[in-house]
Amino acid sequence: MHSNHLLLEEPIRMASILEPSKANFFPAMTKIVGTLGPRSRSVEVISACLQAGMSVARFDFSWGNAEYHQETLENLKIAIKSSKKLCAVMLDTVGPELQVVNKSEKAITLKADDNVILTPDQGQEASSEILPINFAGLAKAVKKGDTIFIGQYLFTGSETTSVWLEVNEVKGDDVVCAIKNSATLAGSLFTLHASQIRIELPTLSDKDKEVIGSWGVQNKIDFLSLSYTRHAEDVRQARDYLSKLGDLSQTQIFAKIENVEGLTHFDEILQEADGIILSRGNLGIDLPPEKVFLFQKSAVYKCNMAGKPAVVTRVVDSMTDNLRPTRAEATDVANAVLDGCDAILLGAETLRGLYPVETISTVGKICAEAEKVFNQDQYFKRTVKFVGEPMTHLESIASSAVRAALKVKASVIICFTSSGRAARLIAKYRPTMPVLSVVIPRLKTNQLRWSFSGAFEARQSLIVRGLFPLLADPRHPAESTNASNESVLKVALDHGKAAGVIKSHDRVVVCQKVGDASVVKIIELED
Ligand SMILES: Nc1ncnc2c1ncn2[C@@H]1O[C@H](COP(=O)(O)OP(=O)(O)O)[C@@H](O)[C@H]1O
Ligand SMILES: C=C(OP(=O)(O)O)C(=O)O
Ligand SMILES: [K+]
Ligand SMILES: [Mg+2]
Repeated sequence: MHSNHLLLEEPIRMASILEPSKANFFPAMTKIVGTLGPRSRSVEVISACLQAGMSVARFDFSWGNAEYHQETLENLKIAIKSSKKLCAVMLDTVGPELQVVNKSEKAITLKADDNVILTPDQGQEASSEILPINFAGLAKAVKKGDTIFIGQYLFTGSETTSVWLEVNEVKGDDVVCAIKNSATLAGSLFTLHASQIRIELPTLSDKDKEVIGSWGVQNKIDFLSLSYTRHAEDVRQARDYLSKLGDLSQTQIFAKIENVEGLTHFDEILQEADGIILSRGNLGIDLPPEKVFLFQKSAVYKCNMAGKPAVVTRVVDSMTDNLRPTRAEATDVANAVLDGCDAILLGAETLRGLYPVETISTVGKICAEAEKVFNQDQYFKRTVKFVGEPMTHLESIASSAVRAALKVKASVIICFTSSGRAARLIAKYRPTMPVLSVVIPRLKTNQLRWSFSGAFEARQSLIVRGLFPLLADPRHPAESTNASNESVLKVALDHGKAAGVIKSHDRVVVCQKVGDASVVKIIELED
C-alpha cells in the first residue's frame, strides 16, 4: 500500500462543519448509478431520480425478463426527454450466480440449528427442509465446514431475510447444511453464495449472451456490468462477444469484482476492463470483514492510477426501508469519495426500497461534502509521480489543464473530445471544478451505413467523477477549424452559464486542438 492517509485537506475548522451545504446545480462530482426495478420504474419516479442526480441506470438481469426491463427503459427514455438530464444504460449480467428455485414463491421459514438440504433437483418444491438450486455442481464444489449464504436480492446478514448455513455433509448431488440463524426467505429471488468456492460456470452464461444479443443490441447499452469477473480472460471473452454485435463494439465493460478469485486477479482484470465495480455485497461475505476496507482502498487506488472508473456498491442498505442512513453508512459514503471512487452504485435501495429518490439525494449530498475536503493537492502529486516521465503528450496536456484550472481558480474546465480520451485523462487528475466534456461527433461508416459517433462517448462519461458531457451538433465537423471551435466553445460556455456553473468574469480553462497542436488556454469572461 502507498501512503494514503485520509485524503483530507487540513485543517478543517469545526465551525465550518455547521455551515449549511449550498445548493449546487451539479449535485455532486461523484456519479450515482441507480438500479431500476419495482419501486423505480414509473416515469414519475425515474424523472425524480434523474433530478436527484442519478446519471446511470442499471438493469439487473438476475431477475425480471427482457420485456419487463424494456418497459422500464421506455419510461427512462421519456423521463430523460422531459427532464433534459442525460442518463447512461448499464446491463448487469447474471453470470455464474447461484439461485434458489422457488417456483411457488411461498415464504420459507428456516430455524437455527435445523438442517436444510440444497438439491439440484428442480422438480422438488422449496420448503423448510429442502431448497432446489439452479446448479448441479455444488456437491462437488463444497466440503464439510464450508459456509453458504442465502438471501433475498442480496444480503448483509443483518436482515432476517438472509440465512447463513454451514455444510454438514455431501450426499450424492445434495448438500446437507446446518442452519446458523433463523430467517424467513420471502420474495422471488434468493441468491446463494458459497464462500471462497470456485463455481465451474462460465462468467458470461448462454442466457446472458442471449439477453445482450437481443435487449442489449436493441437498446445500444453503454455499459456491460460483468458479474463475477474472475479472470482477465472473462473480460476478453465478453469483449470478443460484444465486438460481433454492431454498435455494441463500443459498449464499455465494467468488471464486477465479487469474490476472492476476482480479487486475486485484480491487476490483469483492470488492464482488460474499461472500469471496475467493487461489488461489496458479495465480496463482503467472501472476505473476512476486517479486510473489506483494505480491498477498497487498494482497488480504488489502482483504478485511479490507471485512469479507469471505480464504482462502489452497497453503501446505504438500511435506506431500503428507512429515510435516513446509519451513521456508519453516511461515513462510508464519504470515505469512498475520499478514497477516490468515481461512482456509487445503489442496488436494493432504488430497486425495491421505499425511498429511491431520497436515497439518491442523500448519497449525492454526502458525496458533495466529501469532495469539498478531498485533498486534491496530494492526490495530484501522487498521480503525477505514479505516471512518471516521460508522460504522453495528451496526459501532459490533461494534467496541465487541471493544474492551470486550480491555479487560476477556474470555475470549469471545458474539454473538446471525440473519443472521450482527453476528458477521461483530465478527470484522472481529479479537478475540483466540473469538466464540461464537449463531445464532437465524427462521421463514421461500418461499410453498410454512415453515422455519427459521439452518443456513446458522451454517455460513457456519465460514470466518471467530475465529467459532465455535452454532445455537440453533428453539423460541427470533427476536423477542428478555428471558426467551428469558437462556435462550439460558445455553445459550451452558454450551457455552463445556463447551468449556473459559469458566471460573468469567471476564468475557464479550455483544452482543445488548434490545427495539429493540443493547447490549454485560459479565458477570462467578460459578462
Ligand atoms: N473536434 C475537436 N476540436 C478541437 N479539439 C479537439 C477535438 N477533438 C479532440 N480535441 C482535442 O484534441 C486532443 C486529443 O483529444 P482526444 O480526446 O484524444 O481526441 P480524439 O477524440 O480525437 O481521440 C485534446 O487536446 C482534445 O481537447
Ligand atoms: C451489486 C452487487 O451485486 P448484485 O448485482 O447482485 O446487486 C454486489 O455484490 O455488491
Ligand atoms: K446480476
Ligand atoms: Mg453481487
